[in-house]
This record gives sequence, structure tokens and C-alpha cells, in this order.
Amino acid sequence: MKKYLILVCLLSLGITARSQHQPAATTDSLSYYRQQIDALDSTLIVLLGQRMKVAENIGRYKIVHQLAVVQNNRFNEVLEKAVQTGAGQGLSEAFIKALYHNIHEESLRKQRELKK
Ligand SMILES: O=C(O)C(=O)C[C@]1(C(=O)O)C=C[C@@H](O)C=C1
Repeated sequence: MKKYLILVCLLSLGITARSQHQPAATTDSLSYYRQQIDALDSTLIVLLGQRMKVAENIGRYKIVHQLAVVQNNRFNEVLEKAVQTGAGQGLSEAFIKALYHNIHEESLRKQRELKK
């Protein structure tokens, strides 16, 4: 009985210590998954920022060569590729199209800003 009590005390001390000092990194915990989401979101945003920098460079090229900001043929090509890549990742066409229309809008906004 005494041994059993000691065992229970040690176990509960362990549980308390773990909940205070190691909240995160077990593979089955919600916070572990949320850490993965946070890291992926941060990567997504860094990549979007990099894409916009390239769009700005294209915008500068367009100014020098007097080309229109909106290039619908090219955007349709971009969209088609993204829809295909998305399908390979289990992402719906509607989702990819909505996402890319937003990305395109921001890209246009950045390029138009260069002309101001
Ligand atoms: O390819 C271009 O001309 C771009 O400026 C890039 C981009 C894009 O963000 O994908 C932006 C605007 C155009 O309408 C088409 C495509």
C-alpha cells in the first residue's frame, strides 16, 4: 500500500512537472500541430513576399519597355499551372482560383504603385 502511494505521488509529480515545463513537443499534441501550422504559415508568407518582389521587378521591366501591367494570357497560364499543382496536393480548383485571384490583385497593386 505504501509503495503504491509513493508510486502515485511520483507519477502525479511527473505529470505536473511535464505540464509546466514541456507543453509542446509530443507528436500527438494539439500544440505540436499548431507549431507546424505556425511554421508553415510563416514559410508561406515569406514565399509570397518573395513572389511580390519578383512581380515588382517585372513591373520595372514593363515600365522600361512600355508594356501593360495586366497580362491576361500569362495570368491564365499561371492559374492553370497552379490549379494542376494544387490538384496534386488535394486542393480544390475553387480554392486555388480564389487564392490566385488575390495574389494577382496584390501583384498588380505592387506594379501600379511603381508608376506613382
Ligand atoms: O507575368 C507578368 O507579366 C507579371 O507581371 C506577373 C503576373 C503574376 O503575378 O503572376 C502579374 C500580372 C500579370 O497580369 C500576369 C502575371
